[in-house]
Amino acid sequence: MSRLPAGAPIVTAAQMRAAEEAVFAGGATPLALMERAGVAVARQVARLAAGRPILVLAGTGGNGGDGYAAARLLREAGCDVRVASLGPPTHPAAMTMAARWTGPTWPLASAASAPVVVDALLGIGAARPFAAEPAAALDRLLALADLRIAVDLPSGRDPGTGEGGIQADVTIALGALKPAHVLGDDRAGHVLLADLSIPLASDWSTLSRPTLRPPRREATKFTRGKLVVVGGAMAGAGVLAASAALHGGAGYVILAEPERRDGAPHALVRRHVADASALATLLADDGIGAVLVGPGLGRDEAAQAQLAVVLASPHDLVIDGDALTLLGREVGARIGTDRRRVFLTPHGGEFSRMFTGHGSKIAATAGAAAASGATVIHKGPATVIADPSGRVQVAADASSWLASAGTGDVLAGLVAARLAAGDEHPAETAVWLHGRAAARVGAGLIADAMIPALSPLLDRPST
Ligand SMILES: NC(=O)C1=CN([C@@H]2O[C@H](COP(=O)(O)OP(=O)(O)OC[C@H]3O[C@@H](n4cnc5c(N)ncnc54)[C@H](OP(=O)(O)O)[C@@H]3O)[C@@H](O)[C@H]2O)[C@H](O)CC1
Ligand SMILES: [K+]
Repeated sequence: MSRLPAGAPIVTAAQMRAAEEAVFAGGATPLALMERAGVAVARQVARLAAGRPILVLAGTGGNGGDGYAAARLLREAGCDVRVASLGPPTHPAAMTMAARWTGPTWPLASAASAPVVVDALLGIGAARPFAAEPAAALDRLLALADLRIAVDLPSGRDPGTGEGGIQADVTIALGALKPAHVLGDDRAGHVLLADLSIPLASDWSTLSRPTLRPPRREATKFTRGKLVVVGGAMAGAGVLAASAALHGGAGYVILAEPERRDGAPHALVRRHVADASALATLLADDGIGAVLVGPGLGRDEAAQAQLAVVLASPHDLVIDGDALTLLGREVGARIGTDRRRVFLTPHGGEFSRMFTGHGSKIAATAGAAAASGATVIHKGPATVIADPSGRVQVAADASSWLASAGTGDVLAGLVAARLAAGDEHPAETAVWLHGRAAARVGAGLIADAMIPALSPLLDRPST
């Protein structure tokens, strides 16, 4: 997945169509908007083709219209362009664009391929799978291409969920990103966003770059964020989370553990908490800014008792790992968001143990946040952050090397650190830091290596 623009709106196909209607109501014609799309596509294709012959596959709707417009503009610019047509256009503006295209045109089934293939068959209007004949022709034409550029969406990809579609190397998203550009597998390839000057409003966007400030001059280690990490049977998970919290900006991190343990980092304050009542005593402290429970907690009776104590405390919470599984479908009823902020950090499996999600990962996560009253950080190749107000941010360009043990503990520690430190958007900042740290570590990362990569990011937030 490519590096997507930060804070870019993500809209559904229905929102995109509504935004286009508003542009038409303001006086622009569908043909003028299609020409804008054609200009944007032609510009990118010319740059990427770098002189190689181009075959534009044109469908019958608006997506095909964009293809005919781009083909004409590329030909006018001196490129070697042919069109392979799925059939006569049915979309009015596409009919005009097809009539304006005067270059060579073949039926899809008999067209020869080219080094650069531009897929303008289907965009947000994909209604059903391709019939056998066009599907076979498409496979043949794409297999012979060196570069496959999809217009708006890889044809056949569900705009809402990112399922299916042809394999593209580059996708030019028109006007706005749709869920299919940030969700699903890698079939969209490198995503470029073409601005068509269509005003858009959406509660959903790509992850924004956070605002990071150094501690205030008068800060103390306690006011900078006092955090309790409730450790459990798996000692390493708690240490990773607590270390990430320290390097992620918390001033004072206590690791509460069921056994006496020591070791690095020495800045960590270790407390032996033999049982749930000892944990209750530790948590009876107004100065605590946040509590993290879950990493390495285990799922036995002792873990249940620890979790119950954490939930009974008045503190803001980050709930991760085993604690999410222990909560299961009871999550909304048990976390008590009327008196504090709660952040849940499930991966896909943990999410489905808590919530019966509907629709795309974005819609399902937004629904889970609304239902539980918590901010839900639904991890994966695309990490979806949804808060109970309906606001959603998606981080879709993190390193695939993050699929590695312990990276979730690091993220949970970061969310908790930012929450304890009073960050207005702890989830967004944490996910951003996590992604950037992974990028700095690079190939073959292990979770431990992310920890020292965090602190420099606090100093230079723009890197
Ligand atoms: N977003 C913007 O600002 C702009 C987008 N533009 C482009 O327009 C498309 C959307 O156009 P639309 O006509 O609504 O939809 P599509 O072109 O994606 O697809 C609809 C046509 O495709 C036919 N269809 C659907 N499924 C199949 C299939 N499996 N096999 C063959 N044909 C299929 C459908 O035919 P029907 O028989 O179902 O009626 C339609 O003819 C958007 O994605 C952008 O690329 C505008 O150019 C302006 C700006
Ligand atoms: K397409």
